[in-house]
Amino acid sequence: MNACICCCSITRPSPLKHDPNYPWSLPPPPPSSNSNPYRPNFHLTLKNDSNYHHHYHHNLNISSSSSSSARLIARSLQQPGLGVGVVSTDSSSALNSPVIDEEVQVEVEVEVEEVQGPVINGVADTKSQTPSAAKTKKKKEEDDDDSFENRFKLRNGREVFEEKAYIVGVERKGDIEDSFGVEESLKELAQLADTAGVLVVGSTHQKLASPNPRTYIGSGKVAEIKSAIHGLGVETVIFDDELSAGQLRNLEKAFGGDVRVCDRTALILDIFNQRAATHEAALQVSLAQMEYQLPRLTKMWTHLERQAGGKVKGMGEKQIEVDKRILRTQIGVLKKELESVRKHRKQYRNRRTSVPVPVVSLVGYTNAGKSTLLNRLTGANVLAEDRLFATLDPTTRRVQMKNGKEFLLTDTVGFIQKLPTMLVAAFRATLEEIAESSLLVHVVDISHPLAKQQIEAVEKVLSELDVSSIPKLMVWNKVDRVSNPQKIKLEAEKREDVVCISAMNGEGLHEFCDVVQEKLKDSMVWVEALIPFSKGELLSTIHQVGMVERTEYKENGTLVKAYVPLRFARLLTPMRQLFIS
Ligand SMILES: Nc1nc2c(ncn2[C@@H]2O[C@H](COP(=O)(O)OP(=O)(O)OP(=O)(O)O)[C@@H](O)[C@H]2O)c(=O)[nH]1
Ligand SMILES: [Mg+2]
Repeated sequence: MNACICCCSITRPSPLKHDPNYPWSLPPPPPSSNSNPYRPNFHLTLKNDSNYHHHYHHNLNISSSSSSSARLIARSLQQPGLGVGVVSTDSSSALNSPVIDEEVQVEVEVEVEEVQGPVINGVADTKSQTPSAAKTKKKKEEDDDDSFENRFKLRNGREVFEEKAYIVGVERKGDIEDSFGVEESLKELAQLADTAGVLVVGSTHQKLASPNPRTYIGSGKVAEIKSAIHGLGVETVIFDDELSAGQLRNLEKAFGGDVRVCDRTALILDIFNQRAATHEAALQVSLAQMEYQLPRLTKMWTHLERQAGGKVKGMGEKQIEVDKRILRTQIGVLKKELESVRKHRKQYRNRRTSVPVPVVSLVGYTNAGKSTLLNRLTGANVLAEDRLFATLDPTTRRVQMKNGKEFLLTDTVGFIQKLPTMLVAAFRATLEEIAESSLLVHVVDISHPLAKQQIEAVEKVLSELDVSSIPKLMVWNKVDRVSNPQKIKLEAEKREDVVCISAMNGEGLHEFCDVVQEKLKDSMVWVEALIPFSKGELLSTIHQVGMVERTEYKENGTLVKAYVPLRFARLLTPMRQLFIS
């Protein structure tokens, strides 16, 4: 049976499962919880051998006492897709019945048999052994167990099993669009794998005129990978491009055994799934996962046909249709729920923007240093780390400058090349918030060898977001890391709208704030207004959010000449009229 195609741990119960423990609406976070409130406390690792089952129970014992959850997850491990299994009406009722699943029974056997002797493929080895052979075997097992134990790593405060992965890329002949190049793209894939908690032990790539419709890569390459992965003890093969359901299935069949195949999209979705920290992000990721899964819903019911000895031919086909319908309904429910969450956020945003402080949004490639910059300027405590996709949710903080001016700074989710379309769609609403900002700051990791390509990838996503009318400023971050900072700074000076900074050591941040102020002025309007003395608070707001050029005290009030945000200018309209008349 096909195991879950994605690597790593299952971190959140799927909303697809009709489990009373995990109702549709994810519960609100407990007030004092500092871990992800939308995740159950247990987490699992995926593998089909007996060791896994052993650790699987071990993990569950640590943090979950719910045997029904265990069974639920055991079942979900059997589903193809991202650990987000579809439970049909039949199987959901099976979950509630006392009958233990086939898979769980195996695990129980393993646990019992482990006390008596070694277990091979879940069946107790009853052959008699000489004492020395038994000793050697025991020693080997202890070693294996040791190395197995070593592969449990702490990630984001959670223990996950570090699977061994092999990564595969394809370079298209004559492909000029893919400016990243296959080797660089594979390097990034390895980084993504690392973020997801997977250990990359080897990689390969192939130049192709067009992908093979059956296996994506050529048959010779399939054979080469097969022998490499079996030698390395690889559990997962990750492809750098999105694969079809058929390709995934054919490749798994070709590699044989327990090897799972997944693609870049599944990996990115898995990272997002691990990192979603708010209700909205969790919903967005679930939606993207379901949309990824929908066209890949195949084969999972063929085992029923096998069990029935082929008597009910076509049963699998019917079930797929049922599952697809359930999945579509669930996608609809999820979309509605997201809509209501967004409505709330919008109301909150409207309240916030009633104070006309200009909003500056940080955008850029993942790992460019956006959160580090936000933290540095605002004293916020947003997670910033050398991993891809550290931030999924927008965070807004107030930046107060020494001259008394202030603006709001928003950190956003990072971009990446080959960003899965369903993720762009799912995060569109979050990103659309940036459409309401007065300035976009494009943060670039200038120390990255592919900085130019990353800039292009970001500009491509931005062009899809309809933000062309918003003024932009580019910052070249991490200048402390480049080999020739002087050269970079000279190059930046030659160009308009580029500021060199180091969010890490603070270099260039004063200049950055000054340029932000200047840029914000461009989006403001010029007003001359007489503010009555009774409206002192209005005067201080003008100083706070606008650029005051002149003030004069008159008989009836203070005459102010300033640039102010458009929305604020509207508020001043009566006073402007007063002055003009
Ligand atoms: N040397 C150096 N490292 C930096 C600088 N700015 C950020 N970093 C490091 O770069 C890594 C990524 O920083 P983040 O702030 O998390 O990047 P991000 O753009 O928010 O990334 P995502 O949230 O994944 O999109 C972290 O390890 C930072 O410490 C800098 O100016 N110099
Ligand atoms: Mg970040």
